[in-house]
Amino acid sequence: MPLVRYRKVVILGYRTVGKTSLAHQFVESEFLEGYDPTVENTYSKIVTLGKDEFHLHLVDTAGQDEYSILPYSFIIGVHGYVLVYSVTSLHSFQVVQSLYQKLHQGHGKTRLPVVLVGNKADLSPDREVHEVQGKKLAESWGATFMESSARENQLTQDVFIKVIHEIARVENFYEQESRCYLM
Ligand SMILES: Nc1nc2c(ncn2[C@@H]2O[C@H](COP(=O)(O)OP(=O)(O)OP(=O)(O)O)[C@@H](O)[C@H]2O)c(=O)[nH]1
Repeated sequence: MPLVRYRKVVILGYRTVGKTSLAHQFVESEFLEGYDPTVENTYSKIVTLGKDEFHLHLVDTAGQDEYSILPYSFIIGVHGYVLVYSVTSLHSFQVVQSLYQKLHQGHGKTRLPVVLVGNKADLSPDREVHEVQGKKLAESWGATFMESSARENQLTQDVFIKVIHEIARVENFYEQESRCYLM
């Protein structure tokens, strides 16, 4: 029987960027048209990748801004992060940078398993953030980047599959590093 690995992933970003919509598309396969501000919500889904099974526990958080103080529960026991901005909001792109800095500090400046997501790609004509800006930012963090649309179900599954891969990638990086020290 395959081992089911537990992965806790926190979804963070500014208000109304589509955090809930992405999580809801991933778990329930539907798009929520209305807007209901999130306080905090959790989702669970079993994801099978090849021979491996993962119990993905998603924490959908309230919208944060650059002044938010992140609670310990967003740091301790968390395996990975999905940081979301909206391609139609430069401000949300700035907020995501401030959130990353806080997470990085909180984790003792170690490498973080992060997927940076530019959501609302269906609203491309109203763009305030170009794709290349998202790519460059993710590169500077050593993270994965993608643009998505929760509305059009574009890459919503991939976002959460990618974060599982990112967690494994960062774990392998540290395993290899500790082997080097032992040699
Ligand atoms: N066009 C478009 N609208 C979207 C998309 N994703 C979310 N929305 C809309 O944007 C609004 C906010 O979506 P939410 O998913 O509630 O955003 P959130 O980031 O969870 O918001 P907070 O709870 O305030 O943090 C809603 O009206 C959604 O229908 C998208 O990909 N494209």
